[in-house]
Amino acid sequence: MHIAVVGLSHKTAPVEVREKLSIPEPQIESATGQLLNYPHIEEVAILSTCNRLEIYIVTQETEQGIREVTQFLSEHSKLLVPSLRQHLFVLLHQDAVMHILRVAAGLDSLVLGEGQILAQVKNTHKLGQQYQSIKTILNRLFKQALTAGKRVRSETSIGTGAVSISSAAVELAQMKLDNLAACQVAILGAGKMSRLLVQHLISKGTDRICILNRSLGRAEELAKQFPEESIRTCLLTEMTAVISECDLVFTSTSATEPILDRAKLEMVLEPNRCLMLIDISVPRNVHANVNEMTNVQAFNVDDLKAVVAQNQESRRRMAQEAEGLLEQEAEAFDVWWRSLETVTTISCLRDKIETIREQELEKALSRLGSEFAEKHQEVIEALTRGIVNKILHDPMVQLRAQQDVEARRRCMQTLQMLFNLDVEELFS
Ligand SMILES: NC(=O)c1ccc[n+]([C@@H]2O[C@H](COP(=O)([O-])OP(=O)(O)OC[C@H]3O[C@@H](n4cnc5c(N)ncnc54)[C@H](OP(=O)(O)O)[C@@H]3O)[C@@H](O)[C@H]2O)c1
Repeated sequence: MHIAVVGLSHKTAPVEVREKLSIPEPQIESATGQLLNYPHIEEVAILSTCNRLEIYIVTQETEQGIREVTQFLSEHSKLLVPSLRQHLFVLLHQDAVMHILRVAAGLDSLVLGEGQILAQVKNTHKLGQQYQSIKTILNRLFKQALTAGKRVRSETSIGTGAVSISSAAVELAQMKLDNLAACQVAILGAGKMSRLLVQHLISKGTDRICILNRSLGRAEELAKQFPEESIRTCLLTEMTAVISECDLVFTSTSATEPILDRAKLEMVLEPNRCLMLIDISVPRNVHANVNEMTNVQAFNVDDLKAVVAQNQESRRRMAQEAEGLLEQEAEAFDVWWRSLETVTTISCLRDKIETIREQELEKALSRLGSEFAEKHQEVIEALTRGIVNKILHDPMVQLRAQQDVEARRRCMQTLQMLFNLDVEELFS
């Protein structure tokens, strides 16, 4: 068995491509079902966030498994394999293991060390279990990744500073505008990222905020979390009227199509009114045609790289602290993985000995005849089981405890040869 990951991220693909590949949560069940229908995919987990889409698989045949995932991605995104391939990365076994540990730790994030990714990895694990696409190997891998992510945040300084895409978006606004605190701001969406936007805007002194959402209740709930501020709330349908009075608009909804475009803005914007749009959604909420408007400055998640580059050096130093810890977690996974190698040999040996025991017992009992009491039969049965278990105990323990990979392989080969075992290899 092999682990592989095929994916793309903010490092390999622009937002225009990432949004085509994004798999919203309601589609995860059917996507995992489709992937498991391919002949070489044994286990699968899909991690889909604004910055990445990664498909982790367990496969007997790496090359075929990767080809099947690529095929799936091409069908899902309607991009032809050659144009898709230039954005994809493929990592195998140890590299795939180290990658998910780094992702969970926030070390592969656009905003290094951001906290949301750990919850997203946890959700991938939960959905994989719920849809039974994650079995023994990916279950263990994702547990190890979650442990790594938690340890990095509690044992190193990488998690300090409450950084997120939302905080970077607010930093960008501050960099680009003369006086952020005085701006009239609208936030489209009232979910997790919008809450962080409100929090960071308030910390910058902004007090003219309006939250707009598809359902008013959620916008009101969010506003209530900041009782010191007088935050307005509106329905998304009132968007154009609200925007006409704004200097800055953040968009962070899970809509899969743009909700704001040139035509809508032209209807409400006065000719000389300047507007800044910062869209942190993937798929994007703001249509690219707004860039054709001279009085509108529009940014998306990829534009946050400029802000992030500023504090990247200090965070990179912090990340080095975390790498050592991730090595330990990768090592722990490797020890577990190696121990799996012995499973097939051990169960094959047990099966063979158990068959011999049952056959010999049956012969002996039939010779003893029917007058031999049931109670005596039970004693003999227990005696044979006891002897088999005691004989097998030491070799099993020794085999599992052997840390040296080559020495363990030699032991398994010797066992297979001496007992003439027909082992179907789990690993190759
Ligand atoms: N979570 C992250 O770490 C993260 C990081 C960077 C960027 N993002 C991106 O930011 C966006 C929001 O993420 P989130 O984590 O804040 O999501 P969330 O907590 O699930 O909230 C989703 C928001 O989107 C609204 N919404 C959903 N479907 C909609 C539709 N068809 N039209 C209009 N509004 C709709 C919801 O409105 P209702 O309340 O009415 O359902 C809710 O306000 C996503 O595009 C995501 O990719 C997320």
